[in-house]
Amino acid sequence: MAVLEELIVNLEGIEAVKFGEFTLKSGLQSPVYFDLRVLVSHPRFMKQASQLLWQVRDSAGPPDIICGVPYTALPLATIISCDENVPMLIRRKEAKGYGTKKILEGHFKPGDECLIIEDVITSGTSILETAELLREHGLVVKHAVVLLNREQGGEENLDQHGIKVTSVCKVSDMLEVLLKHQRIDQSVVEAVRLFIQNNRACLPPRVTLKKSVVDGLDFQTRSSKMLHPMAKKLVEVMIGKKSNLCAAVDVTKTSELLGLAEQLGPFVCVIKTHIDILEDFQYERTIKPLLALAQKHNFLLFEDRKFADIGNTVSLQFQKGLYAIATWADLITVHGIPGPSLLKALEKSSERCIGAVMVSEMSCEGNLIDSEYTKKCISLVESTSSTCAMGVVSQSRLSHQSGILQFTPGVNLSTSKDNLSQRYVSPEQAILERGADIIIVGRGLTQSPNVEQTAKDYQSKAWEAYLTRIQS
Ligand SMILES: O=c1ccn([C@@H]2O[C@H](COP(=O)(O)O)[C@@H](O)[C@H]2O)c(=O)[nH]1
Repeated sequence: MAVLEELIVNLEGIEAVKFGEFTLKSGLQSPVYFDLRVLVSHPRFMKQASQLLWQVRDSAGPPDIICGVPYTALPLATIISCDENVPMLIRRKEAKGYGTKKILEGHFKPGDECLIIEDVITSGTSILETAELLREHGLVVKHAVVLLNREQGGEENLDQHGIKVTSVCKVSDMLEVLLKHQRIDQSVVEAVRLFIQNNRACLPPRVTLKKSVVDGLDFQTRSSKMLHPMAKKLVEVMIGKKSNLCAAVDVTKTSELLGLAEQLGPFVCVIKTHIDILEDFQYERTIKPLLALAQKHNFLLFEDRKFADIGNTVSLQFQKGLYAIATWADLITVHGIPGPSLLKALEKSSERCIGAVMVSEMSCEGNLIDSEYTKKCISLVESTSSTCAMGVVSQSRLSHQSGILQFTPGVNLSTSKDNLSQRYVSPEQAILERGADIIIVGRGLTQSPNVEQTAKDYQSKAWEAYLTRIQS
Protein backbone atom coordinates (compact mmCIF):
# COMPACT_ATOMS: atom_id res chain seq x y z
CA MET A 1 0.00 0.00 0.00
CA ALA A 2 1.36 3.47 -0.84
CA VAL A 3 2.37 5.59 2.16
CA LEU A 4 -0.46 8.11 1.71
CA GLU A 5 -3.07 5.39 1.31
CA GLU A 6 -1.77 3.64 4.42
CA LEU A 7 -1.82 6.89 6.36
CA ILE A 8 -5.41 7.65 5.33
CA VAL A 9 -6.59 4.22 6.46
CA ASN A 10 -4.71 4.63 9.73
CA LEU A 11 -6.17 8.10 10.31
CA GLU A 12 -9.61 6.56 10.19
CA GLY A 13 -8.40 3.75 12.43
CA ILE A 14 -7.21 6.15 15.17
CA GLU A 15 -10.36 8.30 14.82
CA ALA A 16 -8.54 11.33 13.46
CA VAL A 17 -11.37 11.23 10.94
CA LYS A 18 -14.83 10.08 11.99
CA PHE A 19 -18.09 9.61 10.14
CA GLY A 20 -21.52 9.97 11.72
CA GLU A 21 -23.50 12.99 12.92
CA PHE A 22 -21.55 15.79 14.52
CA THR A 23 -22.51 19.27 15.65
CA LEU A 24 -19.75 21.69 14.69
CA LYS A 25 -18.67 24.79 16.63
CA SER A 26 -20.69 26.83 14.10
CA GLY A 27 -23.85 24.84 14.98
CA LEU A 28 -23.83 23.04 11.61
CA GLN A 29 -24.60 19.32 11.47
CA SER A 30 -21.74 17.52 9.73
CA PRO A 31 -21.45 13.88 8.52
CA VAL A 32 -17.67 14.00 9.04
CA TYR A 33 -15.36 15.16 11.81
CA PHE A 34 -11.60 15.66 11.67
CA ASP A 35 -9.46 15.73 14.78
CA LEU A 36 -5.83 15.45 13.85
CA ARG A 37 -4.75 16.32 17.41
CA VAL A 38 -4.85 12.60 18.21
CA LEU A 39 -1.86 12.12 15.90
CA VAL A 40 0.49 12.95 18.81
CA SER A 41 -0.37 9.59 20.35
CA HIS A 42 0.89 7.78 17.24
CA PRO A 43 4.52 8.65 16.53
CA ARG A 44 4.75 6.44 13.43
CA PHE A 45 1.85 8.26 11.74
CA MET A 46 3.21 11.62 12.87
CA LYS A 47 6.45 10.82 11.13
CA GLN A 48 4.65 9.68 7.96
CA ALA A 49 2.51 12.83 7.94
CA SER A 50 5.57 15.07 8.37
CA GLN A 51 7.46 13.35 5.58
CA LEU A 52 4.50 13.69 3.21
CA LEU A 53 4.12 17.37 4.14
CA TRP A 54 7.76 18.02 3.29
CA GLN A 55 7.48 16.10 0.03
CA VAL A 56 4.57 18.15 -1.28
CA ARG A 57 6.10 21.54 -0.55
CA ASP A 58 6.42 23.71 -3.62
CA SER A 59 9.09 22.75 -6.11
CA ALA A 60 10.54 26.29 -5.74
CA GLY A 61 13.08 24.82 -3.31
CA PRO A 62 13.57 24.62 0.43
CA PRO A 63 12.33 27.55 2.50
CA ASP A 64 14.67 29.49 4.80
CA ILE A 65 12.48 28.68 7.75
CA ILE A 66 9.22 26.93 8.66
CA CYS A 67 6.39 27.75 11.05
CA GLY A 68 3.60 25.46 12.23
CA VAL A 69 0.14 26.93 12.86
CA PRO A 70 -0.53 26.42 16.59
CA TYR A 71 -1.22 23.93 18.03
CA THR A 72 -1.77 20.71 16.05
CA ALA A 73 0.81 21.52 13.40
CA LEU A 74 3.55 22.43 15.90
CA PRO A 75 4.82 18.86 16.43
CA LEU A 76 4.59 18.19 12.68
CA ALA A 77 6.73 21.26 12.01
CA THR A 78 9.18 20.19 14.72
CA ILE A 79 9.70 16.78 13.13
CA ILE A 80 10.24 18.38 9.70
CA SER A 81 12.66 20.89 11.21
CA CYS A 82 14.80 18.15 12.81
CA ASP A 83 14.63 15.67 9.93
CA GLU A 84 15.29 18.20 7.19
CA ASN A 85 17.60 20.46 9.17
CA VAL A 86 15.51 23.53 8.42
CA PRO A 87 15.11 26.13 11.20
CA MET A 88 11.70 26.67 12.70
CA LEU A 89 9.72 29.45 14.36
CA ILE A 90 7.09 29.11 17.03
CA ARG A 91 4.14 31.44 16.81
CA ARG A 92 2.55 32.13 20.17
CA LYS A 93 -1.19 32.62 20.21
CA GLU A 94 -0.78 35.45 22.72
CA ALA A 95 2.35 37.52 23.33
CA LYS A 96 4.07 36.73 26.64
CA GLY A 97 3.13 39.21 29.33
CA TYR A 98 6.62 39.14 30.81
CA GLY A 99 10.24 38.91 29.73
CA THR A 100 10.73 39.52 26.02
CA LYS A 101 6.96 39.75 25.34
CA LYS A 102 7.65 37.99 22.05
CA ILE A 103 4.91 36.56 19.89
CA LEU A 104 7.35 34.83 17.54
CA GLU A 105 10.05 32.63 19.04
CA GLY A 106 13.20 31.78 17.12
CA HIS A 107 15.83 33.52 15.05
CA PHE A 108 15.12 34.91 11.60
CA LYS A 109 16.12 37.71 9.23
CA PRO A 110 13.66 40.05 7.52
CA GLY A 111 13.24 38.77 3.98
CA ASP A 112 13.59 35.09 5.02
CA GLU A 113 11.04 32.95 3.22
CA CYS A 114 8.86 31.03 5.64
CA LEU A 115 6.83 27.95 4.77
CA ILE A 116 3.68 27.50 6.85
CA ILE A 117 2.75 24.00 8.02
CA GLU A 118 -0.88 23.22 8.89
CA ASP A 119 -2.88 20.06 9.63
CA VAL A 120 -6.31 20.89 8.16
CA ILE A 121 -7.48 23.76 5.97
CA THR A 122 -11.11 24.87 5.81
CA SER A 123 -11.42 28.62 5.09
CA GLY A 124 -7.71 29.35 5.50
CA THR A 125 -8.25 31.79 8.40
CA SER A 126 -5.65 30.23 10.73
CA ILE A 127 -3.02 30.11 8.00
CA LEU A 128 -3.79 33.72 7.07
CA GLU A 129 -3.48 34.91 10.68
CA THR A 130 -0.11 33.19 10.95
CA ALA A 131 1.01 34.57 7.59
CA GLU A 132 0.03 38.12 8.54
CA LEU A 133 1.98 37.93 11.77
CA LEU A 134 5.03 36.55 9.98
CA ARG A 135 4.74 39.24 7.30
CA GLU A 136 4.46 41.96 9.93
CA HIS A 137 7.82 40.72 11.20
CA GLY A 138 9.36 41.10 7.73
CA LEU A 139 9.22 37.43 6.72
CA VAL A 140 8.13 36.48 3.23
CA VAL A 141 5.22 34.03 3.09
CA LYS A 142 4.28 32.56 -0.25
CA HIS A 143 3.51 28.91 0.48
CA ALA A 144 1.70 26.73 2.96
CA VAL A 145 1.53 22.94 3.10
CA VAL A 146 -1.41 21.19 4.71
CA LEU A 147 -2.06 17.58 5.54
CA LEU A 148 -5.76 17.63 4.74
CA ASN A 149 -7.62 20.01 2.47
CA ARG A 150 -11.34 20.00 3.23
CA GLU A 151 -11.94 21.55 -0.22
CA GLN A 152 -14.18 24.24 1.22
CA GLY A 153 -12.50 27.22 -0.45
CA GLY A 154 -9.43 27.73 1.77
CA GLU A 155 -6.98 27.22 -1.08
CA GLU A 156 -8.72 29.82 -3.26
CA ASN A 157 -9.12 32.24 -0.34
CA LEU A 158 -5.42 32.14 0.45
CA ASP A 159 -4.47 32.53 -3.18
CA GLN A 160 -6.11 35.97 -2.96
CA HIS A 161 -3.61 36.78 -0.24
CA GLY A 162 -0.57 35.62 -2.18
CA ILE A 163 -0.28 32.23 -0.45
CA LYS A 164 -0.12 29.06 -2.53
CA VAL A 165 -1.47 26.06 -0.67
CA THR A 166 -0.30 22.54 -1.43
CA SER A 167 -2.02 19.66 0.30
CA VAL A 168 -0.98 16.10 0.99
CA CYS A 169 -4.53 14.87 0.70
CA LYS A 170 -7.94 16.26 -0.22
CA VAL A 171 -11.17 15.09 1.37
CA SER A 172 -12.24 13.63 -1.99
CA ASP A 173 -9.01 11.53 -2.14
CA MET A 174 -9.59 10.41 1.42
CA LEU A 175 -13.15 9.31 0.64
CA GLU A 176 -11.99 7.26 -2.35
CA VAL A 177 -9.30 5.47 -0.34
CA LEU A 178 -11.64 4.70 2.53
CA LEU A 179 -14.32 3.47 0.14
CA LYS A 180 -11.76 1.25 -1.60
CA HIS A 181 -10.73 -0.22 1.76
CA GLN A 182 -14.38 -0.67 2.76
CA ARG A 183 -14.07 1.63 5.77
CA ILE A 184 -17.10 3.60 4.56
CA ASP A 185 -19.87 2.93 2.06
CA GLN A 186 -21.11 4.93 -0.92
CA SER A 187 -23.90 6.64 1.06
CA VAL A 188 -21.31 8.16 3.45
CA VAL A 189 -19.22 9.32 0.49
CA GLU A 190 -22.27 11.04 -1.02
CA ALA A 191 -23.28 12.64 2.29
CA VAL A 192 -19.79 14.06 2.91
CA ARG A 193 -19.47 15.30 -0.69
CA LEU A 194 -22.81 17.07 -0.42
CA PHE A 195 -21.88 18.64 2.91
CA ILE A 196 -18.55 19.90 1.54
CA GLN A 197 -20.18 21.26 -1.60
CA ASN A 198 -22.86 23.14 0.33
CA ASN A 199 -20.54 24.56 2.94
CA ARG A 200 -17.81 26.44 1.22
CA ALA A 201 -16.14 28.64 3.80
CA CYS A 202 -15.35 32.31 3.25
CA LEU A 203 -12.59 34.15 5.01
CA PRO A 204 -14.02 36.62 7.49
CA PRO A 205 -13.62 40.17 6.10
CA ARG A 206 -10.27 41.72 6.93
CA VAL A 207 -10.64 44.14 9.79
CA THR A 208 -7.48 46.13 9.44
CA LEU A 209 -9.39 49.41 9.46
CA LYS A 210 -9.71 50.68 13.00
CA LYS A 211 -13.08 52.40 13.07
CA SER A 212 -12.34 56.05 12.87
CA VAL A 213 -14.43 59.20 13.00
CA VAL A 214 -12.98 59.96 9.59
CA ASP A 215 -14.90 57.05 8.02
CA GLY A 216 -18.27 58.68 8.41
CA LEU A 217 -17.25 62.10 7.09
CA ASP A 218 -17.61 63.22 3.51
CA PHE A 219 -14.82 65.04 1.72
CA GLN A 220 -16.72 68.34 1.83
CA THR A 221 -16.90 68.22 5.62
CA ARG A 222 -13.30 67.08 5.94
CA SER A 223 -12.14 69.91 3.68
CA SER A 224 -12.97 72.44 6.40
CA LYS A 225 -10.46 70.65 8.67
CA MET A 226 -7.70 70.64 6.08
CA LEU A 227 -4.95 73.03 6.98
CA HIS A 228 -2.88 72.54 3.86
CA PRO A 229 -4.09 74.46 0.77
CA MET A 230 -3.08 71.63 -1.58
CA ALA A 231 -5.23 69.18 0.40
CA LYS A 232 -8.21 71.53 -0.02
CA LYS A 233 -7.47 71.93 -3.72
CA LEU A 234 -7.26 68.17 -4.23
CA VAL A 235 -10.55 67.56 -2.44
CA GLU A 236 -12.21 70.21 -4.59
CA VAL A 237 -11.04 68.36 -7.71
CA MET A 238 -12.17 65.01 -6.26
CA ILE A 239 -15.64 66.26 -5.46
CA GLY A 240 -15.95 68.05 -8.80
CA LYS A 241 -14.94 64.98 -10.82
CA LYS A 242 -16.38 62.33 -8.45
CA SER A 243 -12.98 60.70 -8.57
CA ASN A 244 -10.69 59.43 -5.83
CA LEU A 245 -8.52 57.64 -8.34
CA CYS A 246 -4.83 58.45 -8.74
CA ALA A 247 -3.12 56.90 -11.76
CA ALA A 248 0.52 55.87 -11.37
CA VAL A 249 1.96 56.32 -14.84
CA ASP A 250 5.28 54.50 -14.61
CA VAL A 251 6.45 54.64 -18.21
CA THR A 252 9.81 55.39 -19.77
CA LYS A 253 8.91 57.53 -22.81
CA THR A 254 7.47 61.04 -22.78
CA SER A 255 5.05 60.16 -25.58
CA GLU A 256 3.63 57.29 -23.48
CA LEU A 257 3.29 59.53 -20.43
CA LEU A 258 1.47 62.22 -22.38
CA GLY A 259 -0.67 59.70 -24.27
CA LEU A 260 -1.78 58.03 -21.05
CA ALA A 261 -2.34 61.38 -19.31
CA GLU A 262 -4.66 62.34 -22.17
CA GLN A 263 -6.58 59.05 -21.93
CA LEU A 264 -6.70 58.87 -18.13
CA GLY A 265 -7.18 62.59 -17.50
CA PRO A 266 -11.00 62.68 -17.49
CA PHE A 267 -11.25 59.91 -14.87
CA VAL A 268 -8.57 60.73 -12.32
CA CYS A 269 -8.01 63.37 -9.67
CA VAL A 270 -4.22 62.91 -9.68
CA ILE A 271 -1.54 61.60 -12.01
CA LYS A 272 1.49 60.24 -10.19
CA THR A 273 4.86 60.17 -11.89
CA HIS A 274 8.35 58.78 -11.36
CA ILE A 275 9.79 61.46 -13.59
CA ASP A 276 13.35 60.06 -13.38
CA ILE A 277 12.41 56.89 -15.28
CA LEU A 278 11.76 58.83 -18.48
CA GLU A 279 14.57 58.09 -20.95
CA ASP A 280 13.85 61.15 -23.08
CA PHE A 281 12.98 63.74 -20.43
CA GLN A 282 13.20 67.33 -21.59
CA TYR A 283 11.60 70.01 -19.48
CA GLU A 284 10.06 71.81 -22.44
CA ARG A 285 8.78 68.66 -24.15
CA THR A 286 7.71 66.75 -21.08
CA ILE A 287 6.62 69.09 -18.32
CA LYS A 288 5.03 71.86 -20.37
CA PRO A 289 2.59 69.53 -22.22
CA LEU A 290 1.95 67.59 -19.02
CA LEU A 291 0.97 70.79 -17.24
CA ALA A 292 -1.31 71.67 -20.15
CA LEU A 293 -3.04 68.27 -19.86
CA ALA A 294 -3.38 68.71 -16.08
CA GLN A 295 -5.14 71.98 -16.72
CA LYS A 296 -7.27 70.61 -19.57
CA HIS A 297 -8.53 67.62 -17.56
CA ASN A 298 -8.34 69.19 -14.11
CA PHE A 299 -6.01 66.78 -12.31
CA LEU A 300 -3.06 67.37 -9.97
CA LEU A 301 0.50 66.20 -10.55
CA PHE A 302 2.11 64.01 -7.90
CA GLU A 303 5.84 63.27 -8.20
CA ASP A 304 6.63 60.08 -6.27
CA ARG A 305 10.24 61.12 -5.54
CA LYS A 306 10.30 59.71 -1.99
CA PHE A 307 12.85 62.18 -0.67
CA ALA A 308 14.90 60.75 2.19
CA ASP A 309 18.04 62.87 2.66
CA ILE A 310 19.20 65.74 4.86
CA GLY A 311 17.43 69.08 4.43
CA ASN A 312 20.07 70.76 2.28
CA THR A 313 20.28 67.89 -0.22
CA VAL A 314 16.51 67.53 -0.45
CA SER A 315 16.18 71.24 -1.06
CA LEU A 316 18.59 70.94 -4.03
CA GLN A 317 16.94 67.75 -5.36
CA PHE A 318 13.59 69.48 -5.17
CA GLN A 319 14.48 72.72 -6.93
CA LYS A 320 17.43 71.97 -9.16
CA GLY A 321 18.68 69.41 -11.64
CA LEU A 322 16.99 68.33 -14.85
CA TYR A 323 13.60 67.85 -13.29
CA ALA A 324 13.13 71.06 -11.25
CA ILE A 325 10.31 69.31 -9.42
CA ALA A 326 9.44 72.34 -7.31
CA THR A 327 8.31 74.18 -10.43
CA TRP A 328 5.58 71.79 -11.52
CA ALA A 329 4.57 69.12 -8.97
CA ASP A 330 1.53 69.72 -6.76
CA LEU A 331 2.29 66.82 -4.42
CA ILE A 332 5.52 65.05 -3.54
CA THR A 333 6.28 61.90 -1.53
CA VAL A 334 8.81 61.89 1.29
CA HIS A 335 10.13 59.27 3.67
CA GLY A 336 10.04 59.99 7.39
CA ILE A 337 13.57 58.71 8.12
CA PRO A 338 15.32 62.13 8.21
CA GLY A 339 12.64 63.57 10.53
CA PRO A 340 11.29 67.16 10.59
CA SER A 341 14.31 68.72 8.84
CA LEU A 342 13.22 67.26 5.51
CA LEU A 343 9.75 68.79 5.75
CA LYS A 344 11.21 72.13 6.82
CA ALA A 345 13.54 72.07 3.80
CA LEU A 346 10.63 71.47 1.43
CA GLU A 347 8.56 74.18 3.01
CA LYS A 348 11.35 76.71 2.56
CA SER A 349 12.20 75.63 -0.97
CA SER A 350 9.04 76.58 -2.77
CA GLU A 351 6.42 79.27 -2.72
CA ARG A 352 3.96 77.01 -4.51
CA CYS A 353 2.80 75.29 -1.33
CA ILE A 354 3.42 71.79 -2.61
CA GLY A 355 1.84 69.12 -0.43
CA ALA A 356 4.17 66.55 1.12
CA VAL A 357 2.82 63.02 1.48
CA MET A 358 4.75 60.77 3.85
CA VAL A 359 5.28 57.07 3.06
CA SER A 360 4.26 55.59 6.40
CA GLU A 361 3.58 52.00 5.34
CA MET A 362 4.51 50.20 2.12
CA SER A 363 2.58 47.79 -0.05
CA CYS A 364 5.43 45.42 -0.90
CA GLU A 365 5.93 42.18 0.98
CA GLY A 366 8.98 42.04 3.25
CA ASN A 367 9.36 45.82 3.67
CA LEU A 368 11.21 46.88 6.80
CA ILE A 369 8.79 49.48 8.15
CA ASP A 370 7.54 48.59 11.64
CA SER A 371 4.68 49.97 13.69
CA GLU A 372 6.89 52.26 15.79
CA TYR A 373 8.28 53.93 12.68
CA THR A 374 4.78 54.28 11.25
CA LYS A 375 3.55 55.95 14.44
CA LYS A 376 6.41 58.44 14.34
CA CYS A 377 5.61 59.27 10.71
CA ILE A 378 2.00 59.97 11.61
CA SER A 379 2.84 62.28 14.47
CA LEU A 380 5.23 64.17 12.17
CA VAL A 381 2.55 64.51 9.49
CA GLU A 382 -0.08 65.62 11.99
CA SER A 383 2.20 68.22 13.56
CA THR A 384 3.17 69.76 10.20
CA SER A 385 -0.14 69.61 8.39
CA SER A 386 -0.56 73.38 8.39
CA THR A 387 2.78 74.03 6.76
CA CYS A 388 3.94 71.14 4.68
CA ALA A 389 2.44 67.65 5.07
CA MET A 390 -1.00 66.98 3.66
CA GLY A 391 -1.22 63.22 3.82
CA VAL A 392 0.24 59.76 4.05
CA VAL A 393 0.88 56.80 1.80
CA SER A 394 -0.27 53.81 3.79
CA GLN A 395 -2.03 50.47 3.79
CA SER A 396 -4.32 51.23 6.73
CA ARG A 397 -6.07 54.16 8.43
CA LEU A 398 -3.38 55.63 10.61
CA SER A 399 -4.38 59.20 11.30
CA HIS A 400 -7.73 59.98 12.86
CA GLN A 401 -7.46 63.65 11.97
CA SER A 402 -9.99 64.29 9.27
CA GLY A 403 -7.74 66.82 7.55
CA ILE A 404 -5.08 64.20 6.67
CA LEU A 405 -5.56 62.40 3.35
CA GLN A 406 -4.65 58.73 2.92
CA PHE A 407 -3.24 57.50 -0.41
CA THR A 408 -3.18 53.72 -0.81
CA PRO A 409 -1.14 52.02 -3.55
CA GLY A 410 -1.17 48.28 -4.25
CA VAL A 411 -4.60 48.27 -5.91
CA ASN A 412 -5.41 46.05 -8.85
CA LEU A 413 -8.62 44.38 -9.99
CA SER A 414 -7.09 41.48 -11.86
CA THR A 415 -4.21 40.16 -9.76
CA SER A 416 -3.16 39.82 -6.11
CA LYS A 417 0.58 40.28 -6.62
CA ASP A 418 3.34 40.93 -9.15
CA ASN A 419 6.58 38.99 -9.47
CA LEU A 420 8.57 41.50 -7.38
CA SER A 421 6.65 41.34 -4.08
CA GLN A 422 4.07 44.02 -4.80
CA ARG A 423 0.75 43.05 -3.18
CA TYR A 424 -2.67 44.14 -4.40
CA VAL A 425 -6.16 44.54 -3.05
CA SER A 426 -9.34 45.67 -4.82
CA PRO A 427 -10.54 49.32 -4.74
CA GLU A 428 -13.32 48.27 -2.33
CA GLN A 429 -10.87 46.58 0.06
CA ALA A 430 -8.53 49.57 -0.06
CA ILE A 431 -11.32 52.04 0.75
CA LEU A 432 -13.69 50.07 2.99
CA GLU A 433 -11.24 47.88 4.87
CA ARG A 434 -8.04 49.88 4.80
CA GLY A 435 -9.32 53.43 4.98
CA ALA A 436 -7.95 54.78 1.68
CA ASP A 437 -9.19 58.21 0.62
CA ILE A 438 -7.43 58.04 -2.72
CA ILE A 439 -6.42 54.77 -4.37
CA ILE A 440 -3.25 54.63 -6.45
CA VAL A 441 -3.47 52.32 -9.45
CA GLY A 442 -0.54 51.78 -11.79
CA ARG A 443 -0.25 48.81 -14.12
CA GLY A 444 -3.91 47.91 -13.57
CA LEU A 445 -4.57 51.00 -15.71
CA THR A 446 -1.50 51.55 -17.84
CA GLN A 447 -1.29 47.95 -19.10
CA SER A 448 -4.97 47.65 -19.85
CA PRO A 449 -5.94 46.98 -23.47
CA ASN A 450 -8.71 49.54 -23.01
CA VAL A 451 -7.30 52.28 -20.80
CA GLU A 452 -10.33 54.56 -20.85
CA GLN A 453 -12.89 51.86 -20.03
CA THR A 454 -10.68 50.44 -17.27
CA ALA A 455 -10.10 53.88 -15.78
CA LYS A 456 -13.84 54.50 -15.78
CA ASP A 457 -14.35 51.19 -14.02
CA TYR A 458 -11.75 51.91 -11.29
CA GLN A 459 -13.11 55.44 -10.89
CA SER A 460 -16.69 54.29 -10.34
CA LYS A 461 -15.73 51.40 -8.05
CA ALA A 462 -13.56 53.66 -5.90
CA TRP A 463 -16.12 56.46 -5.69
CA GLU A 464 -18.95 54.03 -4.90
CA ALA A 465 -16.83 52.50 -2.12
CA TYR A 466 -16.20 55.98 -0.67
CA LEU A 467 -19.97 56.72 -0.76
CA THR A 468 -20.68 53.38 0.97
CA ARG A 469 -18.12 54.19 3.65
CA ILE A 470 -19.52 57.59 4.53
CA GLN A 471 -23.05 56.20 4.66
CA SER A 472 -22.26 53.21 6.86
O1 LIG B 1 4.12 51.44 -0.71
C1 LIG B 1 4.14 51.86 -1.88
C2 LIG B 1 4.49 53.16 -2.21
C3 LIG B 1 4.42 53.57 -3.51
N1 LIG B 1 4.03 52.72 -4.48
C4 LIG B 1 3.95 53.25 -5.86
O2 LIG B 1 2.64 53.08 -6.37
C5 LIG B 1 2.67 52.62 -7.73
C6 LIG B 1 2.00 51.27 -7.81
O3 LIG B 1 2.05 50.76 -9.11
P1 LIG B 1 1.35 49.37 -9.54
O4 LIG B 1 1.69 49.21 -10.98
O5 LIG B 1 -0.13 49.55 -9.30
O6 LIG B 1 1.92 48.29 -8.70
C7 LIG B 1 4.13 52.61 -8.15
O7 LIG B 1 4.39 53.83 -8.79
C8 LIG B 1 4.90 52.54 -6.85
O8 LIG B 1 6.13 53.22 -6.91
C9 LIG B 1 3.68 51.45 -4.17
O9 LIG B 1 3.33 50.62 -5.03
N2 LIG B 1 3.74 51.03 -2.87
